[in-house]
Amino acid sequence: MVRILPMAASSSLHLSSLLHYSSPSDPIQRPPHPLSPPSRHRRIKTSKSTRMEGYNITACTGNMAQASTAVTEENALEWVKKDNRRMLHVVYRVGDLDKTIKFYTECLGMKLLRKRDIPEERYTNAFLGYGPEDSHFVVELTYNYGVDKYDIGAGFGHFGVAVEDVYKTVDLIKAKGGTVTREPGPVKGGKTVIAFIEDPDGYKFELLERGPTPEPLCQVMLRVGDLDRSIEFYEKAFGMELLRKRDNPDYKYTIAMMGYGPEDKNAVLELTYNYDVKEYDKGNAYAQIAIGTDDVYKTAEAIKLHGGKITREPGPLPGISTKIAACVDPDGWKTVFVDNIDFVKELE
Ligand SMILES: C[C@@H](O)C(=O)SC[C@H](NC(=O)CC[C@H](N)C(=O)O)C(=O)NCC(=O)O
Repeated sequence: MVRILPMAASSSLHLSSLLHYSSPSDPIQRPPHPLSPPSRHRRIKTSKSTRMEGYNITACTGNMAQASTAVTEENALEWVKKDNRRMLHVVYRVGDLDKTIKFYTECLGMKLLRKRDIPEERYTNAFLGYGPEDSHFVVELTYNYGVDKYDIGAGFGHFGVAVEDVYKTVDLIKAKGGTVTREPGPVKGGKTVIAFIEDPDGYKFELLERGPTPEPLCQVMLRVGDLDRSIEFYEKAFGMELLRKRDNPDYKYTIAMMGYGPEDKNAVLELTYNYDVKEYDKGNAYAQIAIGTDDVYKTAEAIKLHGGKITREPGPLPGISTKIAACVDPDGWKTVFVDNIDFVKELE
C-alpha cells in the first residue's frame, strides 16, 4: 500500500485535473454557445459584448477609488449572475480505476463516458455519469500511478444520486457486494427516503428517492464552518442561487443548497454546517468541482472582489489553450472555472 502526502497529492492534482483541458484558443468573436445550459442561462453572448467597463480599479485613489470599487462590485455581481454557468464535473482521486468503474457502472448505473491516460504525468482520468458531458454533471476520477489509497478526511460529505426506488437500488448494490452504511428509510427529521452507500475508496454516495430526473448525479455535499459566510461567497463570487436552506436543530445541523438552477434539474452544492464545528480535515482524496464560464478573467476578478482566493490566475494552460481560473472558498474548498467554448472543443 502506498500513501501520498497531502502536498504530493496537491501537486498531482494540478497536473492531473488541469492538463486534460486542451483545445484551440478562444476566437475573438465567439460563436453561439454550443452547450445546453440550465434554463436560467439560455442567453448567447460574445466575449466582447459582455466585457465590463471600469473593471480595473488599480489606478483610482481616495474617494474615487471607493466610488469606483462600489460600482465595480455591483457590476461584478451583475455579471456573474448573467454568465453562462453550469457545474461540469467533480474531480477526485481513486486507488483502483477499474474497480471504481465497475462499481459505478454495475451498482450506480453510470456510463463510462471517456478515459484518458497521461503516461508522462503518470495518471489516468475516467469520466463517468448519466449522460453526455456537454449537458450533464459527471465525475472525473483520477488515478495516480502507484497510489492505491487516499485520506478522504472529514470535510467531504458525499455525492448525491437520485434514484426512483432507494430500496431496490440498495438491494442491487448489496447483491453486487457493495457496502451500505445507512439502510433505506426517511431522512432523520424529514420525509425524503435516503440511504448511504460507500464506493471502493470509501467515498459516500447518498441515494435520494425522487421521480425521473434529467440529472441523477445531483449533489456534492461539503461541510463548512460558517454557513452564512459560505452562502454569501457562493452567491456573490460564484453567482449561485440559494435554492433551499433547512435547519435541523434536533440533529444540530443546517444545510444550504446552492446552484445554478432548480435542484430537480441541476446538480447542486449542498453545504452542511454542523453546530459549533468551524473546521474540518480535508484529507487528500477529494479535489474540486469544475464550473463552466464564458470568461475566466472576469470570473477571477469577481471572485477576488468578494474575498475569494485565486489559486491559479486566469489564462490558457501552458502548452494547450483551454482557459481556466482556480480558487478556494472561505473553507479552502477548491473550484476550477473552465472556459465554456474551450470545454466543448475538448469534447470534440
Ligand atoms: C434530503 C436532505 O435533506 C438530506 O438528505 S440531509 C441528510 C442528512 N444530513 C446530515 O445529517 C448532515 C449533518 C451530519 N452531521 C453530517 O455532517 O453529515 C443525513 O445524513 N442524515 C442521516 C440520516 O440517517 O437521516
